[in-house]
Amino acid sequence: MSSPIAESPDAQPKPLQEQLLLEPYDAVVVLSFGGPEGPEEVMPFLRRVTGGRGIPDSRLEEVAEHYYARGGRSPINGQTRALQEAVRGELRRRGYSTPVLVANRNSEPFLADVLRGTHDAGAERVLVVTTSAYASYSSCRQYREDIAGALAELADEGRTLVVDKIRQYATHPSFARVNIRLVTEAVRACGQPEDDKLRLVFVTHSIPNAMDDTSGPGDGEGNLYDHQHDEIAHVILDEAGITLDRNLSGALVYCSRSGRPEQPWLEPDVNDHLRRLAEDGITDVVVAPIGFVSDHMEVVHDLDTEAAETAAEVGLRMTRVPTVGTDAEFVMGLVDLVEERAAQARGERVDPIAWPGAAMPPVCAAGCCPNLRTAKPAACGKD
Ligand SMILES: CC1=C(CCC(=O)O)c2cc3nc(cc4[nH]c(cc5[nH]c(cc1n2)c(C)c5CCC(=O)O)c(CCC(=O)O)c4C)C(CCC(=O)O)=C3C
Ligand SMILES: [Fe+2]
Repeated sequence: MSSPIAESPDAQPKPLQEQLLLEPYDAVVVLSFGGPEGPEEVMPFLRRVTGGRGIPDSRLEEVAEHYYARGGRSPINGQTRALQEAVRGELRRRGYSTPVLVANRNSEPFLADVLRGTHDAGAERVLVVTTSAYASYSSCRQYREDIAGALAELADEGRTLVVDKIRQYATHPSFARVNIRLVTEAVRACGQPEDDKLRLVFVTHSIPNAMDDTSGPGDGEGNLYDHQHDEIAHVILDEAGITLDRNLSGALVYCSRSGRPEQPWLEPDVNDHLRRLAEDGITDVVVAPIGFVSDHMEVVHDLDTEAAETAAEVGLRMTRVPTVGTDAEFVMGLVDLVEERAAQARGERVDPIAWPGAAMPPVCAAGCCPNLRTAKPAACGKD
């Protein structure tokens, strides 16, 4: 060895893996809803989703047909893997070599198996990024219950892991900014109808009214699910209007209601809303699925198929806005939140940025977005 640097052990460049840690996390897990990947997986998937929730069989059979019509395969798992790749790519660009894995609530790979695998590889502390942005039992606490359930299963095997999650990101500015850009581009491309002939239609997943009423920290006013969507819809209208120098109007509506007919869910349904707009003389709609992060079954069936049919039937021209998917700015926002959560876990001071609205806490308040049917343990919270 002739280089003096190489002769001093301390001066040896460290292998990449030692240099670039996302302390204290040993792995990042992208946790998604999951979906079937073949016809034989459809019914087991649907039973898992609705287990003990009183969803009528007729509704399950109807939803199964949406999947069978597409070869029994949901696009969601491919989209979750694409997000995994994108998050991994962005972490690598920032110099981290931390592994990025995928797990699902309702289809393989299940979270307990993924955590077992990463624990076998030496991981002790893991950070979860979920594929849902908003407050509510379905979009937040239920994932925290999944984490607690997986940790309990591993504890029975004598394994100890700590799992944290990033804060819900509906109020992280990157999420609103990307949606503003996508809607602005869609309005620009939709053929320039007069402002009073055009409506923006913001769509999210309906949930039971009782679930919305209790969404958010227990000391808040509830209805945080609806409220966060409403705020995003408003900033999109304002910002797209300013950029395009137009007077845009729109409304927040819902898709994919299920449950018993007598149980109230958030309304209006997107199809009813489109019919009403046509009656009011509207000619063009721009439909923005702001409630979803990728073009999964709810989007390709409930919007691109059903709502598109309704629009055609009543003579509305419909443009569907893409979901955030793996948009680079969205992914950078997620990785900003990964770095933010790691800094918090290290005890560093951080000022969480938020727009529109307030930052969601990385550790949920006790009783936040409660499970209204059964009390179940939930991780990443104060209860
Ligand atoms: C708030 C919310 C999100 C957004 C947040 C998040 O993304 O997590 C979401 C996402 C999704 N929902 C999905 C699918 C389904 N949701 C169902 C049923 C339900 N969803 C609910 C709420 C939500 N759901 C609720 C309150 C129910 C009633 C039963 C229950 O209380 O659990 C059912 C049962 C059949 C039916 O009745 O429709 C299915 C098949 C898929 C996968 C799509 C694919 O395969 O590509 C995704 C991403
Ligand atoms: Fe759902």
